[in-house]
Amino acid sequence: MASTDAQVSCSGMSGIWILKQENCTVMVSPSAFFRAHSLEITSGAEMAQTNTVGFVGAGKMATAMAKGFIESGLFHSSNTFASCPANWDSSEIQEAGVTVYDENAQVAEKVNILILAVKPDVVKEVLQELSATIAKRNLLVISVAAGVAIESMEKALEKPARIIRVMPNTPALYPGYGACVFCPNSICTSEDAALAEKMFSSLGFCSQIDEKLIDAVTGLSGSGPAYVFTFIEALSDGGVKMGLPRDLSTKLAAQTVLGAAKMVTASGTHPAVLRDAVASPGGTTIHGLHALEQGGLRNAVINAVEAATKRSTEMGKGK
Ligand SMILES: NC(=O)C1=CN([C@@H]2O[C@H](COP(=O)(O)OP(=O)(O)OC[C@H]3O[C@@H](n4cnc5c(N)ncnc54)[C@H](O)[C@@H]3O)[C@@H](O)[C@H]2O)C=CC1
Ligand SMILES: O=C(O)[C@@H]1CCC=N1
Repeated sequence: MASTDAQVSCSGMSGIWILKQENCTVMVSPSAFFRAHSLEITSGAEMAQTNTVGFVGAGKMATAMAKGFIESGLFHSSNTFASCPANWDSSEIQEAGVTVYDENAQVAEKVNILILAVKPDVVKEVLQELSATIAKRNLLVISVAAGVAIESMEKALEKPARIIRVMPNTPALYPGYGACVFCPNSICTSEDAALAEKMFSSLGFCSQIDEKLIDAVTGLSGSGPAYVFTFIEALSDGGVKMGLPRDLSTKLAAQTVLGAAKMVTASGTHPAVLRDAVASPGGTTIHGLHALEQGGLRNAVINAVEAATKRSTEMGKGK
């Protein structure tokens, strides 16, 4: 059984886990499962107890990550903190169980992992503000800011620090559905990289990449949820135009995108092959596909990724 495809119902590291996959149900002890799949037994439970995480910025991306980390069991809400100016609304992240402070230093003093989740143009100011605390407490700094290069973050600090640049996306709100890449700086240890992998894998797909690829990732999966929401809305509009009620149309559109994505990820088959399997000769789908080609859908999507990638690169140059 492939462990990645199995549904695991479990509670903690004790007792028996029930693994289900299609026609097969297996009961194993957690330690036997971890040994059989060469996994570290310390994964979630120990991390939740030993690590404290703080978000500087309590907006959309911080909230998505915080909810995802807590929901996946990787961090206890009691070990999860955030800061943002008092006049900003932080009710959503607080509802997830995160304690929010007005001062960034209050968070930096409490945690061992500091995630910068402020807008890109605020990153330098925050690093300068927290520079002494980051050095004194040897914090692992993780930035999710689009277009902010590791080198510029290193320059903003008085002393060298372990920095990891990450590009997540908002579906991380639902563990398993996020898409994320990370690049550690040169002084990060292999343990730091392993920690980042563990954290962001708990939210979904996660891969370590070379920093030179991160602008393209930003243009694809960082911004990508917005393109897909637009597609879902358009699909739903099409249904409404053809007489479906809005609610039904949106549910069908979203589930169709979810199901098609599942087919790509689960089968590893090229999307063009899967598309061909839907299109019967002379049937409905090929007529629909022809209309999409006439509308330039693929051209528009490629242009969107290119434009967002270029914008991420420009932001890195301070434009
Ligand atoms: N929203 C998205 O889909 C994604 C966003 N990102 C990155 O995440 C970062 C945050 O973006 P969002 O969450 O969308 O923005 P947002 O506007 O929702 O959140 C920004 C937060 O920063 C806080 N803030 C402003 N000045 C501050 C300061 N001096 N100290 C502490 N907190 C301060 C605000 O109160 C707010 O809570 C950005 O750098 C963005 O590039 C990355 C991937 C996806
Ligand atoms: O639009 C933005 O700048 C951010 C970065 C990636 C997604 N949203």
